[in-house]
Amino acid sequence: MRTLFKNIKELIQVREAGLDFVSGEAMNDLPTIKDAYLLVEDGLIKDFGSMTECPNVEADKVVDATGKMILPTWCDSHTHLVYAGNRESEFVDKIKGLSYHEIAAKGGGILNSAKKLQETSEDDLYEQTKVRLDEIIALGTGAVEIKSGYGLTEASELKMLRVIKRLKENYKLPIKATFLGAHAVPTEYKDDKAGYLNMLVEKLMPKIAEEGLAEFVDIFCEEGYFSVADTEFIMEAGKKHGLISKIHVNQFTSIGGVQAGVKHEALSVDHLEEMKDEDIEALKGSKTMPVALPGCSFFLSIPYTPGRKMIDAGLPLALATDYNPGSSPSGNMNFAVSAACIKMKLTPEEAINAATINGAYAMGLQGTVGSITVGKEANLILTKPINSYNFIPYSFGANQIESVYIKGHSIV
Ligand SMILES: N=CN[C@@H](CCC(=O)O)C(=O)O
Ligand SMILES: [Zn+2]
Repeated sequence: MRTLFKNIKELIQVREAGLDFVSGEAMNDLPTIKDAYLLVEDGLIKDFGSMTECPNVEADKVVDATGKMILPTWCDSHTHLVYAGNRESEFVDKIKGLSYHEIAAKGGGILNSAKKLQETSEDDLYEQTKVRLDEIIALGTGAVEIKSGYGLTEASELKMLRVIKRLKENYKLPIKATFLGAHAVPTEYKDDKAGYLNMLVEKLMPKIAEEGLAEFVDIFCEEGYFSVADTEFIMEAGKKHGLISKIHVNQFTSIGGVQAGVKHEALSVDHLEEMKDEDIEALKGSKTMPVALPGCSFFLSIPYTPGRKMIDAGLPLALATDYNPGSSPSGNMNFAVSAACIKMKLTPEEAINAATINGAYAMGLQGTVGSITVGKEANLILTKPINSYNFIPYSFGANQIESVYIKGHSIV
């Protein structure tokens, strides 16, 4: 199957193969081709260039993209897409003045979601998650990471990971699974956090590895949740089971988790709303991708990750949605890109790099998606007619997407 896109007003994020991610000043460079063509064959990007060099090939489908732009689909490297029900009532509590911690203390928060999820069947959970996955694909997401962490029992964590496995089998976009058993200490273990962590490591990790249920392991490193020592314990155990680390860290406090992540070669450190200078220093020259979650900052009214300062210090940055029922009930990457520009002072070029190539790296997918590169999957956003790509973040809350292609097939 061959599709030829012709007369593309601007083909965005064109790269040679082999680039893992961009950092510092290079984040402000977004290579494009104006008046371009793009040839897709059997789901992969086969060729692209200027319309003046458009080859005369037989195509099964020709798309005239006059006035429209094409860019790689968004790479959302941090979501909690599998959850049961929602937490609308906490939303109202929050409006009335209760903090994230106060809501958690009165039985809300992660434990509330865990209770709902434990009572939900795997089939029901799968159906609820499918709705959200379809929704984010329509919003331009073409690769996604999904975490467990609302199960908090052996059976329910496995249930979540099996839902992710079914999604991987039934969808064409790349999906990566993360084991986040250490998301909160469940009530049954409230006086025995070490016992809970041992259960995760001794009982669950071997099963997860055996069934191939996750690629990554994650932990909520935060005061009142898990310490830096707990984080190192989980990362070390994960490594023994072939799970690469990611960390929820520096959301409310900076306690040394970033340094631990770098030391253990975590693939990413995520949240980073509270960053000390030494946290920025620790990330310099490392292979660990810092990931900002502006939807969470917006929804909880907490500080935004100091993305401007981090990029100016030479770091890379990725953007993700953190789609979850408690702190970011939105999986809209277009909003994440807008908020990064408006609130974190990223340029549109930096924000688009953060949401594509750098997001792909934060999932280990830099060879598969995240740029217009020959051989990568043809996961593409075709915009509505727009004047410049700046209009995407500028027109926040609106949708500039006309079609989304996953492996060359039009989904929307
Ligand atoms: N911070 C920890 N975990 C989630 C929120 C979990 C929840 O409130 O349900 C996050 O990434 O924001
Ligand atoms: Zn999260």
